[in-house]
Amino acid sequence: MQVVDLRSDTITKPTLKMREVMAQAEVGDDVYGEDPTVNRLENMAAELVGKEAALFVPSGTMGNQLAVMTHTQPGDEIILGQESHIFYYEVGGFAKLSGVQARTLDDSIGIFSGDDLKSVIRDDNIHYPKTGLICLENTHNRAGGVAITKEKTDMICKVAQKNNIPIHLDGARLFNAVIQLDIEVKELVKNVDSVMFCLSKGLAAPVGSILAGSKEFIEQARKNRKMLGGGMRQSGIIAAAGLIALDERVEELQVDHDLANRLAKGIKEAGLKAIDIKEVNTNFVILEVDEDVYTTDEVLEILAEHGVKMTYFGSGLIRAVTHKDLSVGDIDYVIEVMNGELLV
Ligand SMILES: Cc1ncc(COP(=O)(O)O)c(CN[C@H](C(=O)O)[C@H](C)O)c1O
Repeated sequence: MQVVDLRSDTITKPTLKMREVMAQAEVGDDVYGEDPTVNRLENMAAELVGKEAALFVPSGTMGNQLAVMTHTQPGDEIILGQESHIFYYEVGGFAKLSGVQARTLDDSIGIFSGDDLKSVIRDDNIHYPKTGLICLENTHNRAGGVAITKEKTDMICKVAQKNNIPIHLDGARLFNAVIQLDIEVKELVKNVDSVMFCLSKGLAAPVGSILAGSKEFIEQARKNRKMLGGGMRQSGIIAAAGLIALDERVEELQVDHDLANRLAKGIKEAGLKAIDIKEVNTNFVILEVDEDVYTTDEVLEILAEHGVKMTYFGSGLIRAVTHKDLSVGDIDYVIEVMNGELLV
């Protein structure tokens, strides 16, 4: 049976070229700062996003958690979206690892408003915790992979800067936003204090993310990474794939977006009574299930019976994510399955 895996772009496998450079990578002990390949990747990444320094980390989650830990003090309050990955999917890490509390705002459209943000920034009052950090996300996962514009980003940064509060951007799919918005990545992240982006999602490296910021911030984040046991040794072997990812995969993300649009168009044209499609922005296709006809789980099961894998995204919602390891034929197969099985 044909298998079409649309659960996430985290499942992408390294390219042949990545495997070749990984095997030949020049390595050293990165804890001593002596892995030449990691150093090249960190320097290239910092330059690319216009920050002073960068740190290679094993996962996007660690990058985000290091940002929280490094920007804040225990007892601080952080402001972030109720649908943000840091709040929704990172196991409460900011509380356990950094001892901070969350103040969430409505980010269902991908970003909260400047007025909402202003209304929750803490004044200097003996009863209040300090607002230690504001977090944004671009593209925004639970808003459907929506790319957040520079204008909206800078509007929040302006409020933060006026209140001397640092901003961290969870840019796990930053380059999907760059392609969708057709903007220089340096411009998009110009006014955030730190930015994390994943090499291991659409960019298809097997492992790893980058955290970038000021030299001082990254020096402290590197120490915090060591404390968490994230000091890797000859990690040039995996960093080598990250160099290829940045060199060769960014422009290719448009193909992923085209596949997402093809899938959405095909499902819409099928005219399925029980399935509607939200507007596609990047490489996410969000299916809205009429639960009077099928439960969300029933739709997932029907698709799985035909080898089609998608992700439960909430009651009546299913997420499909396109990526490098899918073909036009795979997308057309999914449309055919839905046409045949979900016509009710
Ligand atoms: C916005 C954002 N920020 C951070 C992360 C964490 O990256 P990793 O820790 O998986 O490398 C993710 C992963 N997202 C994964 C997915 O979408 O399948 C799951 C939900 O964790 C993310 O979507």
